[in-house]
Amino acid sequence: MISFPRFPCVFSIFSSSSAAAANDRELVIEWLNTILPDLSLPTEASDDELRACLIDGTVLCKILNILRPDSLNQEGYPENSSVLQSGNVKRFLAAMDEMGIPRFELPDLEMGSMKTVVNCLLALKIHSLSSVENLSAISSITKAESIDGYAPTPGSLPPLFDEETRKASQGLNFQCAVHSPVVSEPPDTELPHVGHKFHEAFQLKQVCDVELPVTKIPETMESNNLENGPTQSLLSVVCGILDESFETKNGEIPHLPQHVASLLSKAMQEIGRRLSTQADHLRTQSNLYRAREEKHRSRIRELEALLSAARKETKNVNSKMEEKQKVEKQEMMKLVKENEKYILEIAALKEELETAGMMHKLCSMEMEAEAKAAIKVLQMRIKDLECLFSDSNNKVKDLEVLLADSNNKVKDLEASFESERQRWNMKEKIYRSFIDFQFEAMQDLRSTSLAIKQEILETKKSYSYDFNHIESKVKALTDAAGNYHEILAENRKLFNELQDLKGNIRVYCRIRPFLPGQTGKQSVVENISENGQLVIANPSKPGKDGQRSFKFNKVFGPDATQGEVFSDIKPFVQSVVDGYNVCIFAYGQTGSGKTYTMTGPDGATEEEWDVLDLMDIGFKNRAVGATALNARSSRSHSVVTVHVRGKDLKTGAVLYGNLHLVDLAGSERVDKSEVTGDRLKEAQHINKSLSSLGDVIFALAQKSPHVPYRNSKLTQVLQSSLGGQAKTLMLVQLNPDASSYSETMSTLKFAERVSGVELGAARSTKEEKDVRELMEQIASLKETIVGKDEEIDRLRSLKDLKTWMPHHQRPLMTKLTEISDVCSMGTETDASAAIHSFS
Ligand SMILES: Nc1ncnc2c1ncn2[C@@H]1O[C@H](COP(=O)(O)OP(=O)(O)OP(=O)(O)O)[C@@H](O)[C@H]1O
Repeated sequence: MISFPRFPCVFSIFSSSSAAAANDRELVIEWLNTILPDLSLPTEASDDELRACLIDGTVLCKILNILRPDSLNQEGYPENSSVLQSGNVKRFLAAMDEMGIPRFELPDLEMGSMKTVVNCLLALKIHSLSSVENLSAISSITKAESIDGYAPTPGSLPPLFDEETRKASQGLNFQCAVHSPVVSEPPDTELPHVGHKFHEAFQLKQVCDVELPVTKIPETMESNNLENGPTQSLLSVVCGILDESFETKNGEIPHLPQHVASLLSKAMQEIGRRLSTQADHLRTQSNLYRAREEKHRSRIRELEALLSAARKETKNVNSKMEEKQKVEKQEMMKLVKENEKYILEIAALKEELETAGMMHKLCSMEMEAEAKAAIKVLQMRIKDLECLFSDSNNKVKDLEVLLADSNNKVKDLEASFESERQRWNMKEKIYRSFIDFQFEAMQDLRSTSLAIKQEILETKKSYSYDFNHIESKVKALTDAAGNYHEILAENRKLFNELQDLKGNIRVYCRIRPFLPGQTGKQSVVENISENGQLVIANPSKPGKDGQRSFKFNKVFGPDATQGEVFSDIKPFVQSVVDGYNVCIFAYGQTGSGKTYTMTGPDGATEEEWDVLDLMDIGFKNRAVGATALNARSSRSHSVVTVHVRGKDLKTGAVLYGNLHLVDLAGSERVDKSEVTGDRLKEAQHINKSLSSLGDVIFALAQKSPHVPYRNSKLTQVLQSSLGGQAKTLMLVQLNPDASSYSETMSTLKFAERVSGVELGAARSTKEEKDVRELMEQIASLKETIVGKDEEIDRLRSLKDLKTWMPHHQRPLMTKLTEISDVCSMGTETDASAAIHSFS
């Protein structure tokens, strides 16, 4: 019984890699093809192809039968029954177990890993080699196999050295030599040793078997089949027989017995046959060597071709790399140039931006100055038109906001440009430091530059848009100012038309507030309506019966300010510029606020004094005295006359206008004013002239053909304003105190009558030149008539004088009279102010 060592390390190496597995498989296939030449399994066959070849167990049984004919029973290895096929495999596996060869399992062959199968067959191959050769051969094979990792250690060699085993081994060896044309094809690493194996085997076996006694040779020959004996034994037998025969016959050729000769003949035939087999085997080996050599040479040629191709490829790659480096170098140079170009462009852009910024600043300053000037002009105008142009201020504010926005935008742009510039500098540094990223950085710079250009263009656009916007705003304001003039002219026209429609004497009533010391006093004013209605209550007659209603053009309550009063009177003043004669006179009892309304409060500022300085000249001539009713009572009338001469530049028409501001002395009841002496005389004169004014008014109201203007100086002065072509406004002043009820009522009744006076439509000097001339002629004629009246009076007195004058002096008198006529026809000067103070 031969036990075979197991080589775990070998099998672990077998499974170390798929390449090793393929190599093992190839070795096994070559070995199988050597043993079974009819098999013709391709060396490169896969695991599955090998599996298909071995699965029925036939090939395995054939191998085993060749290597070990006695190991299988005589049932053979039928090929058609799967049961029997698996039986074949099982028998093979049983033989492996018996031989101590590592086996595989049946499922491995059917569908599992072929590694175990291949390993088993490799082990069988080694076993067969070790069995065929002698110990030296085994050692040689082991040495050769060790190259592939098959080497069993000396200590693990199979126990072939006991007698029984050795015999069995010899039997097996012989059998192998007989049935196997080629024992095995060792791997390439084994090849150099193969030839020695047989040689060494013969030599070693000779050493082992030469000691067999010749006398025992026939016994041995008889007991063993020749075919089963080792070749060396056969040679020993042959040599022993011949040596013995030669020795007995003293060098003569002996006559051998028939059976010995037959034995010798057989042995020699067997030896010849074995030598022939060995020769075939060597030829086959030689062919295999040549085939392998050719195969290796072809592989070498392929490798050389691959090497040259690789070299060419390397050359190509190198040249391409060089070209690429050149191109990159050129690109780098190009990028550096482009970078320099961009730096120059940035500098130019910066310069351009600075210039644009400067231009913008200049433009902004100019615009600001223009806007400021425009705003100043507009504000002056707007001041005149507080109500109408309150929104103009807002527009100016909008303009200022726009300008501020523009400045902020410029600042923002400058800041953003600064940050952009810094960012570019950073990029430039990064660019120089990291040259490999140059291209990418340049792309960024390009895109950023374009974005900045775009931004600058957009900013320029927005600037021009803003400028246009501001220009349009300024234009709109200019248009609005123009419209304002048109509206103003329209207002004037409408006012004049309204005045014409309503009649010429307008009556405004103003009630002064109680004075600081008059708290708790009862007011006679019951109600004031917006439509000019005023209700006065009789303090001694409470209830509706004691109330009397008056209707005027306008009633100002105690809270009305000077500004409010003026805003309503302003159109009258404006009419003077348009060539009308206007008379505004304040009427009312003493202390009712006439002077206050006409000149303003005592504490007027210096600026308020556009005209008051001139008035002051007159006031110096005006008599003022304290009465029981007014500490600073005006003891004379005050008439401020403004002569206006203007020229319409469009039409060339010359305009003349007069504005009479009349602050009448107060009507008073002397019993109340408690005046005596000169004050009493003043009061009488005042009352007389006021009474004359009343007469004129009544005459006008009744459309009387004769209006007694000449009854007082006051009516004479106001004649032109109380006439048909003037606009007359009477400001009726009231003292709300209940104690002044009767004066208040008489004042209001007088005013009521005045408000009923209808004068002729006022005419402007510019409306019709002929009319104006006629008016002037009429006025002149009137003045002439007045002069003539005076002349008549004078002549009458002269006539009286003539009666006693000598006759020769009468022509002189006539001459003087003519000169006097000429003097009485004197004309007014151009626009001037004159203060007449009289009482
Ligand atoms: N609207 C008013 N608001 C405040 N104080 C007023 C007002 N009107 C008149 N006064 C005050 O009433 C007083 C009398 O006013 P003012 O001298 O103007 O009356 P007058 O009618 O001119 O009197 P006279 O006829 O005696 O000259 C003054 O002290 C004046 O300051």
